[in-house]
Amino acid sequence: MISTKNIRFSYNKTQEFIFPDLYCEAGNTILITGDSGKGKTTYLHILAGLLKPKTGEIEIDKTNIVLLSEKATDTFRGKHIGVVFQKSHFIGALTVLENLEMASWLATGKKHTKRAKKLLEQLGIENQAFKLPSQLSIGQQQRVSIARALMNEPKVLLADEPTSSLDDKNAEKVIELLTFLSKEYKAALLIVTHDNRIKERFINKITLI
Ligand SMILES: Nc1ncnc2c1ncn2[C@@H]1O[C@H](COP(=O)(O)OP(=O)(O)OP(=O)(O)O)[C@@H](O)[C@H]1O
Repeated sequence: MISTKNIRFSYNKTQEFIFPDLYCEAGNTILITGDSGKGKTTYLHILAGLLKPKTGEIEIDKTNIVLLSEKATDTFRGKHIGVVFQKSHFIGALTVLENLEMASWLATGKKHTKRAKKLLEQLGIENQAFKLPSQLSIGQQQRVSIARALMNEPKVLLADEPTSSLDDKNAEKVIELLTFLSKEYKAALLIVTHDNRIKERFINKITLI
């Protein structure tokens, strides 16, 4: 579960963002839409604890992450928040499987190889496990990003434009996988998008204006 109240943020003195409050239960999905430059990615980074808002609360399973120190926020994110970024950032010298194990090892000190293999299987890319990320197609890399975001069974899964570089078939598949897996792993799913192909599929939407 994630809920926010009264979030305000600014990069500088000339522009202030006032973000709408949101509430998303485990297993549910909310789309965050809005025209380019309205602050969608900024909002997602605030929800991930990567940017600190000027005011407001972000409650994730009874913790207001705004009040945490930088170090405590990093630890909290590692354990409870999964992020699928617009561009995948993998460790290039490690295989797909090792990248997943690393995500878990950094957060918990354990590799959780079984979980990594299960996720790759659920995402239909188990045969890519021993390749380097750079040897995968963009669509396959996007799936590895989803697997990595779910490795620590997060309470919240945040996805920034997860379909923007995908063709119709892959976009459809990625959205199906995100919603299916967020339900299975009982994560609240927030998707930032301006992709019209997926806007119609969801009832719960927040539009930044
Ligand atoms: N690091 C930064 N420093 C200063 N301004 C920034 C920074 N990052 C983003 N901005 C500005 O904040 C505004 C919102 O950017 P953001 O990327 O959150 O929008 P967006 O809605 O995600 O846009 P898009 O749909 O084009 O990705 C933009 O005007 C952008 O120039």
